Amino acid sequence: MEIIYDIKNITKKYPSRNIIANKDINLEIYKGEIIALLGPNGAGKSTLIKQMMGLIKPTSGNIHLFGEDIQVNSKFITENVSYYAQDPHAITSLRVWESVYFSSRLKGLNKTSAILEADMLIRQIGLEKYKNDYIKSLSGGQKRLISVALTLTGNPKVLIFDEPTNELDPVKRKKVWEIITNKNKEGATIILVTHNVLEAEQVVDRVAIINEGKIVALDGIKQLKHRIDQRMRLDLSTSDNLITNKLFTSFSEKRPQRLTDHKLRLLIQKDEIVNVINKLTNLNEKFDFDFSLVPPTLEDVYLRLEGGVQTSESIGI
Ligand SMILES: Nc1ncnc2c1ncn2[C@@H]1O[C@H](COP(=O)(O)OP(=O)(O)OP(=O)(O)O)[C@@H](O)[C@H]1O
Repeated sequence: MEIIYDIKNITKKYPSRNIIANKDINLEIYKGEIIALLGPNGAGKSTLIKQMMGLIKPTSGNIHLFGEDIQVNSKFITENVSYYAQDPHAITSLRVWESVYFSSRLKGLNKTSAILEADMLIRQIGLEKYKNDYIKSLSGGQKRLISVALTLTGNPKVLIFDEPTNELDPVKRKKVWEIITNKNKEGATIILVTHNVLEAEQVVDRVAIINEGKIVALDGIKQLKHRIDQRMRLDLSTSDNLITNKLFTSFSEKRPQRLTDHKLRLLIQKDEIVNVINKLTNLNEKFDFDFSLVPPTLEDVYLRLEGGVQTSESIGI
């Protein structure tokens, strides 16, 4: 398999706040894959992406793109990689169509190809009827779609999206995922940072879970799910904070996760189900609550990390 990005021993320290945002990260990204970086707020995902884009320098370690050291040859990044930042800023004083057209021209397309590309991308993001409007007059979600279109201009080999579906309504989110998967089918390698685990799960091939600056799990989506599939997800819903507390204590050895004041989640082994159901039935006679038992999703792995578990070993994946 051809390696697109070869990330070796990347450590990034922000001296101003004495924070080590990336700790000895090693990661290979393969041609044609969609890989997602998942992890809680502040885990170090954007820091890693910014180093891959050459926007900030690693404190130590190195990154090769198509075999070239990006610190030596940073032009190589702009020629091959397009980046959708977490706070994308479309040029708001331009009209929709001209912004996409100029972006295509800047990426080296001739006039005719740029016109065709601008028309096609605006159609893809579904903003044809706004194509002559100033970007500043559009909604936040529409501006984000334009940023997606700008990212796609020039048909880059590698696309990096930092939270591409943030602030989008469900219909627009679906559209963005469709655009991303289509680009991948056309051959682009895609790297995504997202909190939208349930949606990402539908499109990604591999997942790197980052927590506290380290990669704590890295695997194919199927393999990762298979490893947690040995457990079931038990959701407990109460109408009362005090009952939630009691249940939390009763199941403390299962390391429950408090989703809200009225909701707890536990992962339990399949062979424990009978015992747990018996315990639940007994407790149910004393306290009023509902429960549901379903197979876990990738989101459970992610939520366990959000709950403060530090390593892949300790979350059993
Ligand atoms: N320019 C900076 N200067 C100092 N500290 C920073 C800087 N950028 C990020 N950090 C810190 O580095 C850590 C990692 O931040 P980063 O933005 O990489 O996380 P993230 O995983 O992308 O988070 P989120 O999901 O919230 O976007 C955080 O503790 C953050 O406060």
